Amino acid sequence: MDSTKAPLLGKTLDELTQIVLDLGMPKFTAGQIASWLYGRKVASIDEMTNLSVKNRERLKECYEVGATAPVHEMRSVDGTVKYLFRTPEGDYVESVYIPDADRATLCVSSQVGCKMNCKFCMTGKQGYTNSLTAAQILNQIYSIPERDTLTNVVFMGMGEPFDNLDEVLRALEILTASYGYAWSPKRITVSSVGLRKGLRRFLDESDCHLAISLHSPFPAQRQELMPAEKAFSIVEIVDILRQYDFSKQRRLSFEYIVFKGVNDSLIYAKELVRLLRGLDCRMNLIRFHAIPNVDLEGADMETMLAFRDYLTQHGLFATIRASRGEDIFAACGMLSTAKQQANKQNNETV
Ligand SMILES: C[S@@+](CC[C@H](N)C(=O)[O-])C[C@H]1O[C@@H](n2cnc3c(N)ncnc32)[C@H](O)[C@@H]1O
Ligand code: SF4
Repeated sequence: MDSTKAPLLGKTLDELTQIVLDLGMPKFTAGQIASWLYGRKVASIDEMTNLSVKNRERLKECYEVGATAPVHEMRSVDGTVKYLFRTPEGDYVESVYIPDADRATLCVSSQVGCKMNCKFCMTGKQGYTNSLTAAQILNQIYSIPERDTLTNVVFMGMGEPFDNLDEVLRALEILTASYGYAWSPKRITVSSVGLRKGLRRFLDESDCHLAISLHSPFPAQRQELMPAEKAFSIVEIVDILRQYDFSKQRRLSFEYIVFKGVNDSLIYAKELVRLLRGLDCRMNLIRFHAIPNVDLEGADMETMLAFRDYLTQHGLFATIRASRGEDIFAACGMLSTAKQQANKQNNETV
């Protein structure tokens, strides 16, 4: 990538239109560029062969496609692949490709690190470094070999999407617009702890599925696990969610890591049923990926099954999410943290 040139990747049709008009090109060229970028997924402006040579040269003076290949990959025995991307600032972000029987999901990052500091999360431990641009978010999809087999994208990698909502919404527009990837919004899920400023805006401006990280139905305990609870409580989040319709295309789910002896007993299951009563939603129970220096453990499978059955029997449909890529540390933030630490050590020894 040439740091003096701006990426075309990540530009909406309106933005491409402004670019071509500024360069003195006909307006329809914007649609042609979008089609090369998002339909044909070209690697260079030279490949945009229905643009005149003169216009391609003009475009190349200030712009490039802006796609960058991952710098590292780790393959799990179960087919999961973790990719590591390097940003122009020298930061690292992760994406995880998860093939399944009839689906192939890519889990993308929205930030380098995260400000939310959840107790159980490796990305949270990293602290916040940067927010990704729409180009850097889309590049995670654009630049992997499996890109044409993807059926779903989930924003469950590094970072809090609602803390970078302008860029996330721009990426979602491009993924779902007819000039872009033309995906159904049903193929995309955005996961969030729930931030006051972002929640309504996301619900109003996007049709993509929403997953809220819940982890405890009790605000005091949720705050211990997730400091974001203090600014915007799960009770308020649920109140807002009740104002939207999740009975049709758009799906609402909650993520719940089942921690041994912390949130895995019947009291919690009962309170979850009470908190979410009447809301059209489902519960994903997640196995905890242990991280260093944190005194939390995952519940055993027997406890998780009993928890799931209680919820489902009491009207809250629950599933246990299969844990994938355990052998390659699929818990997000592990690989990028290791890479960042290795680079730091190298710099210190030079
Ligand atoms: C990494 S977050 C990114 C999206 C957003 N920031 C959020 O918290 O929903 C995606 C999901 O991974 C979960 N998660 C984080 N650390 C985990 C761990 N060590 N084991 C299992 N799940 C984890 C989060 O709770 C969240 O539901
Ligand atoms: S779980 Fe999500 S919000 Fe919490 S620290 Fe990790 S990435 Fe950030």
